[in-house]
Amino acid sequence: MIETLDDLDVEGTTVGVRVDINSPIGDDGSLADDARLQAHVDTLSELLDRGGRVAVLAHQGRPGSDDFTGLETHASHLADLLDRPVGYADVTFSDAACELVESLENGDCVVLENTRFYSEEYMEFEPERAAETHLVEGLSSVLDAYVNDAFAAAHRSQPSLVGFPMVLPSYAGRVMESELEVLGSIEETPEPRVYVLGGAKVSDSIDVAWSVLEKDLADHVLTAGVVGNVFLIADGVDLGDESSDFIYDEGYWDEIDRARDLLDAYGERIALPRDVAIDREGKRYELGINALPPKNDEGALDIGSSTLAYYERILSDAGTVILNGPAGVFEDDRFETGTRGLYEAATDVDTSIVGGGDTASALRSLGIDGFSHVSTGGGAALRMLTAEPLPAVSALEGDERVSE
Ligand SMILES: Nc1ncnc2c1ncn2[C@@H]1O[C@H](COP(=O)(O)OP(=O)(O)O)[C@@H](O)[C@H]1O
Ligand SMILES: O=C(OP(=O)(O)O)[C@H](O)COP(=O)(O)O
Repeated sequence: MIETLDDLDVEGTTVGVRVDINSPIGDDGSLADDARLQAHVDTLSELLDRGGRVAVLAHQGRPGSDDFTGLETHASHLADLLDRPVGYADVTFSDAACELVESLENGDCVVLENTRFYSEEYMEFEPERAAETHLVEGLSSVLDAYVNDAFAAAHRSQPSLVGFPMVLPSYAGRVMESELEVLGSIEETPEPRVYVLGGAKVSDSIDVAWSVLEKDLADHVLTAGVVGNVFLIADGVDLGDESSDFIYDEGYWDEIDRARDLLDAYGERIALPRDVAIDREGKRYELGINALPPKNDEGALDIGSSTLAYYERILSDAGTVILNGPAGVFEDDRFETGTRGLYEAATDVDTSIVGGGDTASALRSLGIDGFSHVSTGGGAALRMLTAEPLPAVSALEGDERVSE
């Protein structure tokens, strides 16, 4: 069983809190979106208000990517959100980092440097081995307890996510707790249940579709975005070179066969786009499936309005809708229509659950709210929807973990 903050005697305890504040970074190095920081405010405030001494652990970006930055900006933004001083250390588990953690007083908070600045943190380990990494060995010597609130990274078996529960009493933070509660009990939500699978994570979405159709969790699966394009090709539609090349270049060509198998097995419950929107001479232009391929091979960048109307009709009878991924290239005003329409229709459904980092950011930029639950996780939420165990969650509940 996973213990929560309710089980932790916080006062005077030095707690390592793993959060996921991995955020889009602007060209000037600023945070382009602070939603993931906001999500952790409850957990951090609660620990600090209850007299905890908090050392925050987090990653930002991946080695080699433009958003692979330090966490100083995150620390100063957290100070604003928490409305209290938040320190920053440019190290994570060195002697200097440990001394700083040891010097914390009740109610103090420090953000340690990006865990992925250390090569071991970008590897996947079994929890017992993760506990022997430099990061976990070094830092656990100055911590009394570990809290994992990083649901969005819980599908990674990296040291700061799975190692600490082997050596410290460990607890789920409030974000982790609520994500597990909602995404772990999908089968109890009202029926009919509709899954909307859009975006660009094609293989993950096909995994989800297989799983929920096989287990009879889904009454309908609506496809959109790149996922919808792959299903159209699997169904024999010629989308033209631009869309086909995109799918090939992204490495999703093999997924077309899997999509075809899925259509053969469960086609009556899978809805495909009836029209798509393309960029013709700088304007949005809609084409019915029968009019494809586009004459200039323009890419299919959104679902069209008759698809939207078709999907809205299905949603109007739904008891639960689970959405992952945008319906089109929402970053471009001309191709946000499908995402906006679909997600607005979803807010009228009794229970509406949204997963996906890009999806959540699309909703904020489009100003759409009113969902029952918006997950902080993309890959982690998808993995939970297939009922696959998340390594960081297993580490929190595993037999090997240390109890108080
Ligand atoms: N038809 C399309 N063609 C190309 N890209 C698309 C299309 N539809 C959606 N996208 C892109 O998919 C990306 C988001 O997908 P994904 O990462 O799967 O979402 P999430 O993080 O919410 O799971 C967006 O950047 C969007 O522009
Ligand atoms: O942003 C994240 O996941 P997501 O892109 O699935 O939402 C998490 O911070 C995990 O990051 P990673 O996919 O680089 O391990």
